Amino acid sequence: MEEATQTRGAQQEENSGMKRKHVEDEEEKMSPSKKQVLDHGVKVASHYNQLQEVGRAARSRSRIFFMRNFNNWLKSVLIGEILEQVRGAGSQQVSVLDLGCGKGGDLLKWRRGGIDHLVCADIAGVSVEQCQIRYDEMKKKSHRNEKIFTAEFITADCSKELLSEKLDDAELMFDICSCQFVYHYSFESEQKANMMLRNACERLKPGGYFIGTTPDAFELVKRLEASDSLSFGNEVFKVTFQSKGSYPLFGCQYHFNLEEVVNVPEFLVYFPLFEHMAKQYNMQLVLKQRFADFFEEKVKKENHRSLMMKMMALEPFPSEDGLQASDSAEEYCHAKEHCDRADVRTPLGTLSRSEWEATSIYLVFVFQKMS
Ligand SMILES: C[S@@+](CC[C@H](N)C(=O)[O-])C[C@H]1O[C@@H](n2cnc3c(N)ncnc32)[C@H](O)[C@@H]1O
Repeated sequence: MEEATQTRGAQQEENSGMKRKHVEDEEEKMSPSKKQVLDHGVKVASHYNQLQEVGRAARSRSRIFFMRNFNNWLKSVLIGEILEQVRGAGSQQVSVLDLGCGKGGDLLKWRRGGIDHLVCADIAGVSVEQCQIRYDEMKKKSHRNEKIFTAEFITADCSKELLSEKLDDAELMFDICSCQFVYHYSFESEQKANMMLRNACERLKPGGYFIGTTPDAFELVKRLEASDSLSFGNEVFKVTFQSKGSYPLFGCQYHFNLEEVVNVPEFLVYFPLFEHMAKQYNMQLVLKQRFADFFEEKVKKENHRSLMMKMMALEPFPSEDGLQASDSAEEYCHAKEHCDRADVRTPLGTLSRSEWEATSIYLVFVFQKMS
């Protein structure tokens, strides 16, 4: 059985290699004009397809280790709270669409949330395959009394293709669509942003939620305007625009580089426009909150705090100076004369200034479908 899974895994890896080659060959064959038309979707897909899956040990040595954990904590809190709402409204069988699922970084969150069915969709075929392998392994390793959700996996450019046509069950409706760190890729054009939004919302049940995380365009532009060049950032991330002063509603491209993880073109999402567009799908904005404010609010709750400790979402203060976890970040900085850590002022721990500068460009959004 194990051997069969391994063989399947190896075959999938081989297939992934073939697919990657295929994408590269396709790109190679194109004339320059066609290449331009064949847009960023190809770039984005091949970038994420080529990202290596690294083990826990390598991740823990990364300069953005705590930031990644912090982002995961934030997604866990968001997903957990929305699932509570869905259950509170009486939903028995919970179905979720993970739009831009990547390699399945949120699978465990859905397992913890006890959902019934998950549809994972992403433009990057290799990521979708890895996501499926992760899911199969999770299922295989689970306790036989635990009922793990069923799942289906779709490789598709969700800003161009209609997902509902690819579902196993043509009638399936979702309680939640979760779109984590993805929606901004679609703001390349109105058509794409609309298709992504349609995929997110059209199969939501009345009362269902569209949740996500995306960079805050106001914050990006503020930092760009404050910079004396076309870019800003630090040793862990860099954002580079092509010009400044004027920002088109669609196709306002910048290049985003986040150490080891992202190195692709992205697009500004002008939030009032996003909110306006969502109305055509009967979606009402329930929450739009910068990461910093979301964190400040959620960390007040004991269960979120203990999850934060478990997920190592902040770097603990060292105890050798007699400092306890309950001491403030300022005290820590004062004692260590190491003041690049004063930004996240929490008794639980801290993030480096560089990581905080990177994570604080994002916001959380929640829309709800009106009946
Ligand atoms: C930063 S990753 C986030 C992955 C995952 N949601 C998470 O939070 O870990 C962005 C993902 O969006 C996917 N993506 C970008 N454009 C897409 C599109 N047009 N259709 C589907 N997926 C897309 C990428 O392939 C990548 O997996």
